[in-house]
Amino acid sequence: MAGERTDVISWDEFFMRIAIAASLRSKDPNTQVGACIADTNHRILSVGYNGTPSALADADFPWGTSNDPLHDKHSYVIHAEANAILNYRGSLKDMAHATVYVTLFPCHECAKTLVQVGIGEVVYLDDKYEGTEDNLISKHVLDECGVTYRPIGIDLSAASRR
Ligand SMILES: O=c1[nH]c(=O)n([C@H]2C[C@H](O)[C@@H](COP(=O)(O)O)O2)cc1CO
Ligand SMILES: [Zn+2]
Repeated sequence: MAGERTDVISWDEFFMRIAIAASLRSKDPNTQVGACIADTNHRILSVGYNGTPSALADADFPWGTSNDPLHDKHSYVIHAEANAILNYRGSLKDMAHATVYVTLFPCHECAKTLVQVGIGEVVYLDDKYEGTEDNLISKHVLDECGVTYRPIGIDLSAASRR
């Protein structure tokens, strides 16, 4: 009689893979970000990726950057973490002590929002803006507010196991 499979992926890997899948929906040509929020019972609460406000026509959106904020994507895009929170249809009380899995370390605006909604932990894949002013502020906010954060690595080649 066959025993149960033991080489299953961990919860961390499962939720991060969901975040990675969400990032694949992003139309940002430079940085695609995905976020997956899981509660303390390992239930997925919500998922999001960086994208345009839904009423803006994708085709008219300035996906480039510019010295003129009017023509810079950063002025308009909704971040993955914010979209994950905004996409949730339940009570925000459910987010208390939840973990957010993000493919990129949250910016300081997202860090504040995650704190305010009660997120307890940030798990991230990449921290490509490490050391920038925004990144340092973000970590300061998380540190001061008692939100822990840790990186994880994912062996994406494991996807070819089946
Ligand atoms: O926390 C974040 N969440 C998030 O969704 N983003 C998005 C906003 C932009 O669409 C993109 C960053 O673009 P860029 O790397 O070209 O500056 O990533 C960026 C951050 C942090 O930098
Ligand atoms: Zn952000």
